[in-house]
Amino acid sequence: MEFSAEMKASILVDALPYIQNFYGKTIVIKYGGNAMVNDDLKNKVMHDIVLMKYVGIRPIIVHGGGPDITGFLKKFGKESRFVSGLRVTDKETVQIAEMVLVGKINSEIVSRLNKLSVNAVGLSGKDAKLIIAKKKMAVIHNMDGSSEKIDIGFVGEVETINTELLNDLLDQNYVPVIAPIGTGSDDSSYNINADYVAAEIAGAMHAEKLLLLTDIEGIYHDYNDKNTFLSTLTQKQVKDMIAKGEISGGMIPKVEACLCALEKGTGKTSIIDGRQAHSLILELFTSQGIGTQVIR
Ligand SMILES: Nc1ncnc2c1ncn2[C@@H]1O[C@H](COP(=O)(O)OP(=O)(O)O)[C@@H](O)[C@H]1O
Ligand SMILES: CC(=O)N[C@@H](CCC(=O)OP(=O)(O)O)C(=O)O
Repeated sequence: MEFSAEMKASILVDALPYIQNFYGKTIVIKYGGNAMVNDDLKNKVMHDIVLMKYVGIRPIIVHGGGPDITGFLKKFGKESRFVSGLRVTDKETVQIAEMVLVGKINSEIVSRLNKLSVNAVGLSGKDAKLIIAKKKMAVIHNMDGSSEKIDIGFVGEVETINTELLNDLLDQNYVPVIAPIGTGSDDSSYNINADYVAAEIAGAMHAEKLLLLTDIEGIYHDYNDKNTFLSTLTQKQVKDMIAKGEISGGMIPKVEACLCALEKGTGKTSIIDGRQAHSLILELFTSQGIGTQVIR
């Protein structure tokens, strides 16, 4: 589809109120492994981030890489097991996860952004103690309303975020790209679900928005029935859906991330389809608004 010059100009002018609204604001983007589908789509996500940066937004990228970790574990003869969306992580698994997240995925995203003339800086939670973590237990919600805690190894939860480091980088025009590996008080590495890291960072930085890019349009009341799409959910509705088992697997950390970010001071949270080309631009700069927003 070819647009006339006038149409292109009017598209830009239509985006002006959104650009004004977000100018100088911090937006945290969680880039999930399942949304890193192919080279073309990866580049489109990178272009969206570059555009955000050049219209004056302060983007922070937190990436996942679950499918890649699973693939590498397989090469080492290890099967992956998840409890409530969290990977059961023994000593060897945390080493492989760190290798894949920091050594492979983080450096790839940084290179792609740098190639597009954005100064991206790759970080893991270990850099300047960006993410101090402690052990996290998985919680299973039973149908009778009860819940139980399960030990899943070197899986962490965020204790503190070094916001000074992030603010310094943003002030100097860098785009921080963060791998979800935390450091414990005893220097051990913790594997943290990237959704939680993004939420804690969005909360600690009082971000305007937390955007979680994933591999589905958003949240469904029944995710096997495409007619039950939900464009807005309140915190209470999300909690009810988790308790009833209507939200499961990898969607649990995502909605919990939204709840956590909202409680800690993030303005808005949305779960959007990272497989859709330019989903970030659609969400931020058009009235269309895609995905499911979780609000107070
Ligand atoms: N109610 C629901 N609505 C939408 N997706 C759901 C729901 N409950 C569970 N899911 C699952 O959650 C998945 C998203 O999590 P996941 O694949 O782990 O994402 P990512 O890798 O982006 O973190 C969806 O593909 C879907 O299978
Ligand atoms: C504890 C835990 O589950 N950690 C995740 C970290 C990566 C991640 O979150 O990747 P996605 O966003 O692509 O799912 C894992 O090992 O898969």
